Amino acid sequence: MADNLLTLSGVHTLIGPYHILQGVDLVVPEGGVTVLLGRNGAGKTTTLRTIMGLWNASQGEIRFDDHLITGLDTPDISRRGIAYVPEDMGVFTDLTVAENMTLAAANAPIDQKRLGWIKALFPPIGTFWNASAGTLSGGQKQMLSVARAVIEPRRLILIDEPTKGLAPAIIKAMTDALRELKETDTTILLVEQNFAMASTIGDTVAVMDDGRIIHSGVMRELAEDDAMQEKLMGLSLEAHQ
Ligand SMILES: Nc1ncnc2c1ncn2[C@@H]1O[C@H](COP(=O)(O)OP(=O)(O)OP(=O)(O)O)[C@@H](O)[C@H]1O
Repeated sequence: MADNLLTLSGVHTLIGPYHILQGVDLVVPEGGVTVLLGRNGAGKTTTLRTIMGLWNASQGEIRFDDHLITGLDTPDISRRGIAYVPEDMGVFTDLTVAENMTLAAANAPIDQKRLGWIKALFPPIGTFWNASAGTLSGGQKQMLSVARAVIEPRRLILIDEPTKGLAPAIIKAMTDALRELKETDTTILLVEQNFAMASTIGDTVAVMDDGRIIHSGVMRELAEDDAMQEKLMGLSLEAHQ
């Protein structure tokens, strides 16, 4: 197994009076896909937002590439090579696809070679380049949101439920694109409720419940272990089938 690119140790996050993350221990090995599973409200989104510095950890440590990033602000964390695709996708629906992509790039002009690669990865980006992003379908918006996140090379991309509400054909296209992304040097931490999809793409898996990681290991082992799945399904994955 590769070295860990990201490590959370004993991370606690409070949102107002609510103690949401209660000591999260999570490792994301470099170069693969780690899937974060768990029922609604388990704390998956809060974990991603805490990594990005959108919520501050009140306790614990987050290390990225062996540097402590706990307490850094979000732009600084982003500059270190972490991108975040939130569940609401963060697409500007009043702007064109081209404008959405241009705004996502820290350095102008956009690298044309990389843009060509992105258009091959997500064909609707090229097809609808001059269209308003508001006219895209849900799946196309989701592709745009991931495309924006990788407009420049990233070490790590955090993606919150990219297949939510999408038709099977679009889920397959998204899965294929994420698989290809992984083949470049991008490590992926993926929140996913669709276990069938998650098990085809995940290398490692962590399951959350009540603000803690209750299981972590190799995805293939979980996918092949019906008893373990049943134990965790009952606890945390019941809503994911
Ligand atoms: N801004 C907020 N204010 C108050 N409570 C919040 C806020 N954001 C999240 N929570 C609470 O934190 C808990 C964890 O939410 P979180 O969104 O991290 O869960 P999740 O595992 O991502 O679930 P989902 O799949 O529903 O997105 C939930 O109980 C939620 O109600």
